[in-house]
Amino acid sequence: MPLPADSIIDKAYIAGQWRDGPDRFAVTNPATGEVLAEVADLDADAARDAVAAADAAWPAWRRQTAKQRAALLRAWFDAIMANQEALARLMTLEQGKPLAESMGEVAYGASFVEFYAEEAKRMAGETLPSHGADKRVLVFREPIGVVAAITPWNFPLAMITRKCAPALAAGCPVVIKPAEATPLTALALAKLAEDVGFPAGVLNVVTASSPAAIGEVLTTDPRVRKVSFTGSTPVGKRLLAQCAGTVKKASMELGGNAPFIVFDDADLDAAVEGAIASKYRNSGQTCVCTNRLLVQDGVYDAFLDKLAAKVAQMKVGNGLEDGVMQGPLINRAAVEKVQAHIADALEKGGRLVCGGKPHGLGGTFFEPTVIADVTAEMRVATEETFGPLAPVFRFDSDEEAIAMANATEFGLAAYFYARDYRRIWHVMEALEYGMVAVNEGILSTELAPFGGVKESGLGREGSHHGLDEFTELKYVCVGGL
Ligand SMILES: NC(=O)C1=CN([C@@H]2O[C@H](COP(=O)(O)OP(=O)(O)OC[C@H]3O[C@@H](n4cnc5c(N)ncnc54)[C@H](O)[C@@H]3O)[C@@H](O)[C@H]2O)C=CC1
Ligand SMILES: O=C(O)[C@H](O)CS(=O)(=O)O
Repeated sequence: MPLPADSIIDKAYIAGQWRDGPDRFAVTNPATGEVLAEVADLDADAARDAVAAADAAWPAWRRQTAKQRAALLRAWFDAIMANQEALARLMTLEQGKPLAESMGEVAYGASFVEFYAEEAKRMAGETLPSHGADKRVLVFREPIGVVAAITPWNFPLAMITRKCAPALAAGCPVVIKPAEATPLTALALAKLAEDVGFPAGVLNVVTASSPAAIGEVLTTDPRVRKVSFTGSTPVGKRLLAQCAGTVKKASMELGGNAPFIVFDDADLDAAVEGAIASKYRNSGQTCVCTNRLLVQDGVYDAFLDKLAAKVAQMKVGNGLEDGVMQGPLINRAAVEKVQAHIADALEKGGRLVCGGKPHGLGGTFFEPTVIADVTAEMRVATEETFGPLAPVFRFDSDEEAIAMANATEFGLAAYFYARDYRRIWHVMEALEYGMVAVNEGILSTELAPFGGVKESGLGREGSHHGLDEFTELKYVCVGGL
């Protein structure tokens, strides 16, 4: 089932109906500033309608067998992959990332649908040894209920499927609130779900220009049993507080401050390749992007020279153009944050190695930047840049590197390059992060539990752990036997 020719759908999707709102809001192409569409701008009443539709659909959806839910998820996966190019083009138009990255994200996002189509059939309960000869202990794993998924603009498709696929597999209906900057991909996903036959109300998309009113409904309506959020830590804390009133189960995928440690026994060429992949993917706009590079004294200059040479070659431009490796940042605020971090670092003694200013293309294009001689007094040491800036710190001992890496309230992803196996085991165990990559720059896969510790979040997405986030255990004691 092909998407509409331009793949642009501008209405919200509630109870199996495409719905307009009292107003509309513009979705623009960050590379050109052109308006791509005017999308339905829904309010709190519409959000309550979506919750009601999901709640009404839940009994029948949970009664579907695991194989029936698995078959629909598999069909959704097939439809997504059959429309990979159309979805990728739409994603590049509304988010800006290079087309090759968008193609990769569609496949990555679809992999969660494929994986949980399989996991749906493995949602098992158990019997446990009983506490009496006349008793039996049964444990049922049951769907938690209506799920609200609030997702960010930087991965407009994968952050939706990474939440909705396990929720749907477990037997939960979902209400999705996509980012106002990137609703078009979410609506295209809903169209494909409708096309393959998901029942009305099982999957709903509420589009809105001002998220707070929608979020208030999704975090306080008692019919919503689970909130799954991906976005900034400040917003996550606000949503978590709002969930407290009805004791909702919550998953939080929040901000990061990833260290990328290069030890003196590292393969420097591999480390540079990994640093480029980890730092500049999506123009530095991912939560697992390297935020700080920590390089041991003995290899500092050699690594810096190799890194700068590669960064200087990166082509900046419209993501639809061949060979572009860096698209525009999402908005002016993102550009201003990168500029503020650069200015602060240079004022405090940092040394500009390459880039350092908005790109000559104008708009929100920015030069991929490397700054050397960075120190702990600079904002980049403690704040997430979320842009194409690589600040390079130096360190002397392994213990100093570990202390620097852990000196943050965040704990999402960490990376390091080394070859001595004793050093690898020691560092891997000492880093306080939910995810650690050793001699790798990209760690994301549907097969592993993705998530953070400390103020980077709660819960995990991906792997069999991701299904648990959308289930509850019911203990049944059968007596009098
Ligand atoms: N840990 C992870 O997997 C990820 C974390 N992030 C973090 O998010 C930030 C950048 O992404 P943004 O989209 O700008 O984050 P954001 O937190 O501003 O927005 C994320 C989503 O929350 C919604 N939102 C904002 N305020 C809300 C409210 N009061 N009630 C309900 N919904 C609300 C937005 O509309 C959007 O859909 C960075 O800090 C980044 O590290 C982004 C993506 C993934
Ligand atoms: O939102 C993000 O930054 C993603 O979680 C990163 S990844 O999963 O695509 O690596």
